[in-house]
Amino acid sequence: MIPPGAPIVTAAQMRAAEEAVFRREPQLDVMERAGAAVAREAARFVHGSPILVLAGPGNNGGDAYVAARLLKAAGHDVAIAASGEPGTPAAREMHARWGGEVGSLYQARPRPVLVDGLFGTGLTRPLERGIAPVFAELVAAARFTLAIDLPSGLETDSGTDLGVPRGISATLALGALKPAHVLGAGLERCGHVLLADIGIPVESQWRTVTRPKLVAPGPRAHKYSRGLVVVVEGDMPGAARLAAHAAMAGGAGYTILACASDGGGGPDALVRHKIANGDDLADFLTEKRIGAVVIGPGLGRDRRAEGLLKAALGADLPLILDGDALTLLGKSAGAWLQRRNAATWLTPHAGEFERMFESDGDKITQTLAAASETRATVIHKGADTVIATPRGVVRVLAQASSWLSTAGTGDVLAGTLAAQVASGNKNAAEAAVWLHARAAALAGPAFIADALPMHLPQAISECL
Ligand SMILES: NC(=O)C1=CN([C@@H]2O[C@H](COP(=O)(O)OP(=O)(O)OC[C@H]3O[C@@H](n4cnc5c(N)ncnc54)[C@H](OP(=O)(O)O)[C@@H]3O)[C@@H](O)[C@H]2O)[C@@H](O)CC1
Ligand SMILES: [K+]
Repeated sequence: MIPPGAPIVTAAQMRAAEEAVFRREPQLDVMERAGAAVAREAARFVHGSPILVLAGPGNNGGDAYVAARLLKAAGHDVAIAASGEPGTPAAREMHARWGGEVGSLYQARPRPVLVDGLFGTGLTRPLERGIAPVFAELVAAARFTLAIDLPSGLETDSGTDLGVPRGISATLALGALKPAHVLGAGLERCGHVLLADIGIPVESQWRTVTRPKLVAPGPRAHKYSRGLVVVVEGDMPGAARLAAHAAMAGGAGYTILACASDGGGGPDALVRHKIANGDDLADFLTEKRIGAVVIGPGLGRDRRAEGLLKAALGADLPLILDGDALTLLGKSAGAWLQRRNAATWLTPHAGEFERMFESDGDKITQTLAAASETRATVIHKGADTVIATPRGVVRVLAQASSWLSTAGTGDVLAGTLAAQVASGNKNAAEAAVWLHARAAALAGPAFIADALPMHLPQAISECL
């Protein structure tokens, strides 16, 4: 469980926020609060069992000494094992305040409850060979492990695995979430993510996705005011139909499939408009009441597909590009999209993203760079979905249903997004990502993509 709507900050931003607080309040007081939050959380899971607290050389270790002292004062059986001498003034002071024995990490005997205070935001390189196996064994032997701020061995800004063991039960993020709580290996390694307010205000344009506030249609609503969505069909008509169905169930008032033939399945309320080629589509997209166009799901990559894509790019309408449209654009996405006046949304999965953009750095940095290069809102899909806008706003959805890993769910997201865009939602991307994930949760295990749109109305009802 990741706290919704919570700010996410990098290690450097967290340090700056701490420094600002230290100008008006002693660092040791803040560390006392951090340690107290850890002790409080750990105490919930102790049930009379002996506790082993691991302390590293930095301030993460400082928090550990505080937590150990407070747990002991509360009557728990507490032992501390350290990887070395405390190396910061605050950690040294907290070590002194502990006043008891400190064992060596390398000789530590496992205990049922483990508190990990080895490394937090200061981890800069892979866990040393000697530390990683000892730490992993202690975690494996414990019934419950609570990580202070971050599981030791996780890189703060990327969630890269630098030797973090499996089996951490819960992580108490101090002050704010860091990218590692919601990205990459962190998704699997943090366990339950809890957040403690330790009196350090943070400012951030990055947050976890939260449930949107949607409004029901007013009494004077009609199909156009609810939003007209056009989905362009290509080589694989089923993909476009999935997107169209999602747009309809996602609240659009009117959905039109721009298709090569009149035949084909789909709901009766779905209207078909015949187009033979790009020129036809360009003509059709002069209709000003269209609120969003989706192109890419099952589009194909041949000359006809290129013509359709060009027509869609040239239309002065909000545009959602998915699937084959992204692959066709490839590395020239920036050049094409910067020319557009109307808003654009891109919904690449990891493979499509790699074909379009340089993928240096962590997922948030990459996605921000892509948004800036294309002047589009980019929804970089995956187990950790990162939304970035050209203005630097970031939303991250972690821990969506892993059953979403089935063909066609991306098409459903594109259609859900189109409905939100066409309805005029200013936070369409975040809303669509939330609704899509919620529909998946409601659909339960082993659903097929066709079933997802049917759960969108229930997901929407939870947002009204
Ligand atoms: N600022 C504050 O007052 C507050 C901070 N808070 C807490 O402090 C945490 C951040 O503390 P921090 O910056 O001291 O870093 P921390 O994570 O303890 O580790 C740094 C030490 O580890 C070492 N080291 C690094 N990598 C290593 C490796 N692979 N293998 C071995 N050693 C390695 C590194 O060595 P160096 O790189 O310097 O050689 C250095 O000695 C933060 O997560 C939160 O818990 C809260 O209490 C709120 C108040
Ligand atoms: K830790």
